[in-house]
Amino acid sequence: MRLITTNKLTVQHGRQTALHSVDFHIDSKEIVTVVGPNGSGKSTLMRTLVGAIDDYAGSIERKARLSIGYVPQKLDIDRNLPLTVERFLRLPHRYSRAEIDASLAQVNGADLRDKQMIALSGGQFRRALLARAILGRPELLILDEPTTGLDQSGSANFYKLIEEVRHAMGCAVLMVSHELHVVMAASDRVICLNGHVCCHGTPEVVANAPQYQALFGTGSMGALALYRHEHDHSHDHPHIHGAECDAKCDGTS
Ligand SMILES: Nc1ncnc2c1ncn2[C@@H]1O[C@H](COP(=O)(O)OP(=O)(O)OP(=O)(O)O)[C@@H](O)[C@H]1O
Repeated sequence: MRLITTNKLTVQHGRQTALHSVDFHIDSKEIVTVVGPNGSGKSTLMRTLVGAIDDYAGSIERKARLSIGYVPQKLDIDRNLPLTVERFLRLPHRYSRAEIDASLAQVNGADLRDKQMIALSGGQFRRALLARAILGRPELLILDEPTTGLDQSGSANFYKLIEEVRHAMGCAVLMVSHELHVVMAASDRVICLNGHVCCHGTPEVVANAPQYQALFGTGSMGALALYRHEHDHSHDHPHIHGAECDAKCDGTS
C-alpha cells in the first residue's frame, strides 16, 4: 500500500531552491534510504514529508490517517532542565508506564527509563529518540541521520535495531544517511538526491549509477558487496524492485 507520494515537490528556503521537482513514494513495510551530499535537500525532504514545512510547490499525497514517527537530525535538550527519559517519552502525549516500558524494551533500552536525558551516551540518546518515535505505533518511521555521533560498530548495531523494529512493528522506514555502504545494503530502495532525484533503485543499481558515482565516487561498491557478503544471514530482502535511473540527469542540481 502506498503511504506517501510526492509529485514535482519543490521547496525554497528564501532564494535557495532546496528541492526541485522531486517525485517520491514509499510503500508500507519498505526500507527506503535517501543519500546525497551535504546541502542536497535530504532534511528538507524529511521535514516536508512530516508536515514541518508546509510552504512548497507540487503535491504530497498521504494515505488517510497515516501515522508517522519522526526522529529529527538534531534535538537540543536544555542542559539546565531536569528531564528523565520517561518524561521525555511522555512529551507531548501522555503514554502509560506500560507503553513506555514496551517502547524502551523494543529498542533494548529497558534500563534507560529513569536516566536523565543529558546523561545519556550517544547510542543511548539515539535509542531514546527511536523509542519516542515508535510510541504511537507509526506506519511510517522517518529517521534523519539516525546514527549521528555513533562510532562504526554503534552505527551497525543501530541499523540492526531499526530492522528489528521494522520487523516487529511492520512499519515502513524512510531514512537519511551518510553511511552509504552500511545503510544502502540494509535498504530495499535507495534514492540519491542532489536537490533533485539523481537516480534511484536497488542499492546495487544506485551504487553503479554514473550519477551516484559522480557524487560519491566508486569506492563504496566494494564495501557494499563486502557488507552484503558478511551479513547475508541477517538480512531479509523479500522485495525485488525495478532498476530505475534517470539517464537525463547529470548529477548536479
Ligand atoms: N531554514 C533554512 N533557511 C535557509 N536555508 C536553509 C534552511 N534549511 C536548509 N537550508 C538550505 O537548503 C539546502 C538544503 O538543506 P538540507 O538541510 O535539506 O540539506 P541536507 O542534505 O539535509 O544537508 P546535510 O547533509 O548537511 O544535513 C542547503 O543549501 C541549506 O543551506
